[in-house]
Amino acid sequence: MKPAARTQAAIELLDAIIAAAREGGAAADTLIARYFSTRRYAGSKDRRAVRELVYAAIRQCGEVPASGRAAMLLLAQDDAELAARFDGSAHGPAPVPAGEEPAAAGVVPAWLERKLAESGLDAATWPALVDRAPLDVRLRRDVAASTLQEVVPEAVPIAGLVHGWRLPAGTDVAPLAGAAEVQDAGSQAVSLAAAVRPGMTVVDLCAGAGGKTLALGDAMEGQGRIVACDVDRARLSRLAPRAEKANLHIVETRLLDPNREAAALADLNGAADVVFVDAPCSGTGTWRRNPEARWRLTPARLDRLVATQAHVLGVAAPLVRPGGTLVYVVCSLLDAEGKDQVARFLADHPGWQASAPAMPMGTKHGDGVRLTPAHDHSDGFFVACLSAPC
Ligand SMILES: C[S@@+](CC[C@H](N)C(=O)[O-])C[C@H]1O[C@@H](n2cnc3c(N)ncnc32)[C@H](O)[C@@H]1O
Repeated sequence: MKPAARTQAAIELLDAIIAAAREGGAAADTLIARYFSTRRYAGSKDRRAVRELVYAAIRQCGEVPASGRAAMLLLAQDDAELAARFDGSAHGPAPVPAGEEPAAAGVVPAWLERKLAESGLDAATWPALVDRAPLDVRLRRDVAASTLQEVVPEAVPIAGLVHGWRLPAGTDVAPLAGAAEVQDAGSQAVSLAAAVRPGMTVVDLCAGAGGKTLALGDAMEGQGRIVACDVDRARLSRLAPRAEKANLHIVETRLLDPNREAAALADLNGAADVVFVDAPCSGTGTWRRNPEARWRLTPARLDRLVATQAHVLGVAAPLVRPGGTLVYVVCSLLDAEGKDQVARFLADHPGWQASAPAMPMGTKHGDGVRLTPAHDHSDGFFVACLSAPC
């Protein structure tokens, strides 16, 4: 593909991503994969170049742009070579008529700017929210660092994380299958918050495909019991094969029926040393990976997420044994989902107390700890450890 054709492909993809953001359709990564599955003429260099253009354009637009072309014109404002591709050549974008406006530059949608500021995040830190994320892996505890270093000599240890390594962007991680899991430093850190130990009974209530379940199991040295639950069958079904590959044999999965979770978990009432709640959230801390997610969030969706978080906390609390710990995690930086959610839980649950999470990074925030891309060079998280009364 010629550079102009790559640019037009990126514009078409951006149009699809904008429409999906407005209508609740598929994520950008999925749309990009679908687009190229029907365009076999595009080689790997074309795909990479188009993908980079798409994400660079998304990162520049805080608000949903009017069109893919407007977003690309914004990117072209500071890139003469890109601007020259709007030349009307075959398969390329049409020339720019006088008066055609690019999209407005920005980092965060206006309504979220206010929410971030109210959550104590300085505007100077917002650009880091949509920076490119580094490639982090968690090395299995029984795998020697030298095994990783032989495959990726440039791997650098992540401060505070004994098993965390940062790899150069674009590293092929396939040769590390089974020995290491791709996992952001923040995700690794929050998995350590409860200081789980071998032999414990742990409920991972919102386990999804098990990214943090595997980290918990590794920290438990493969001894004890983890009951990994979720309401999403497709996500949960990916967990068992991953556990198998990681040689982790203490995980059982349990598919929950939304709003009927308590009955399905009755056998675990008061039995868990740790209940880990990685609650569904706005994902404002993971915009580095899904920058178009900031176009999808609406005040109504945020309200629904806050209600779901309160619901899962209510499901989790009875499962914790007296003196046990409920770990509450969100990959969000909004206080409504983090600090305030926990304050409400504590107000509604007499006898429960916040304790300090065993975190190797982050900053104290309310009754928990917050990680931010600007401060911790990880995805953004809020985590709190809540101790049940004895
Ligand atoms: C942030 S994701 C979990 C990510 C996962 N822990 C990981 O590390 O990959 C939140 C999960 O909560 C699940 N969820 C939503 N409502 C739930 C409920 N009522 N009970 C249990 N899980 C729920 C979602 O399906 C989603 O997989």
